[in-house]
Amino acid sequence: MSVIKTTGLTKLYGGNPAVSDLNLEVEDGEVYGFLGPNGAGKSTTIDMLMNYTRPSTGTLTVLGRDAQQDGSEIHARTGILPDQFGVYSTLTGREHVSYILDANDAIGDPEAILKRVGLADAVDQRAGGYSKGMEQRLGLAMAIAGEPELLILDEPFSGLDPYGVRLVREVVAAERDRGATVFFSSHVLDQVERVCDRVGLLSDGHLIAEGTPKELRDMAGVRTQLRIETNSNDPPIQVISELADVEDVFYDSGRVVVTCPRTVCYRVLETLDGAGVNIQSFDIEQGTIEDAFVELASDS
Ligand SMILES: Nc1ncnc2c1ncn2[C@@H]1O[C@H](COP(=O)(O)OP(=O)(O)OP(=O)(O)O)[C@@H](O)[C@H]1O
Repeated sequence: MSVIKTTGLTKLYGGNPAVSDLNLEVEDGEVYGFLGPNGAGKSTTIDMLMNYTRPSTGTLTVLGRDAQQDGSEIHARTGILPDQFGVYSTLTGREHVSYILDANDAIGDPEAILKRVGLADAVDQRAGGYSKGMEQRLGLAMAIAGEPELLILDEPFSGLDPYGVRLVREVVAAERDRGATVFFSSHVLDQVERVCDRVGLLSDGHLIAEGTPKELRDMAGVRTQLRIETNSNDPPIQVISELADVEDVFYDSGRVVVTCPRTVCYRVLETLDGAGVNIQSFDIEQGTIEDAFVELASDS
């Protein structure tokens, strides 16, 4: 079942399209990354999904319901981290989460939920004293409170340090594992590929490409290269080329260069080491979603 489905979705502001003819289908249980640079139309799309703004033309359903007519039911079944998330400065973290649980008639332990987002030490602190990153974590806690069927997260990585970024990825993965569907937007492209099942690339309001991170990298022709420095004169190139998923391998003046998915790099190194090759150093140059985006956006 499609949890989110848009057909010909278009939003004009003053005659200018913020979103153009968007056809999107997000399936039950998947993590979908909605990616694009500033001004691409991500927040406008999310605003239409949540019925904060109406489409100019096109249709959209969320959780099988009409986004405009069944807005309250959709809101009750969806956890939302909005783009402009603001805290109530006089309320504590616990009170924020309790409010969401009460509003949705849901059961949950605010303390446990806040702990999951790294706010265990700030449960009873007033949110007015939270840092920007803590506010963002609180927003995530409010989104996941009550185990909603769908999570819509607008820029969940914004304002977070690397530890916070990792934590968001872990929370998203855990939510998917419990069966939720996750739709999130981001312009920080390299953060998303580890957690998304599928991504859609939005540019100037148009969906320019869609697929798994690997499909997009392949579509754009970006590759990961593992470069190994060795003083062996005759490394077992043939053996490496026969490893599953290795696309290309060559040896040139003390350097073995292997084109393969990042997940295979360790196996390549292990195989060379097992064959007695002296590995002096190595580096991995990974083709990223960002490379794919730049490539695909320039083609569109
Ligand atoms: N209320 C509005 N009135 C007029 N134009 C708007 C309005 N909201 C958005 N826009 C325009 O629509 C386009 C898409 O904006 P949107 O905020 O959806 O992009 P975004 O991809 O979410 O960007 P960001 O990553 O910066 O949040 C932009 O050109 C923006 O200026």
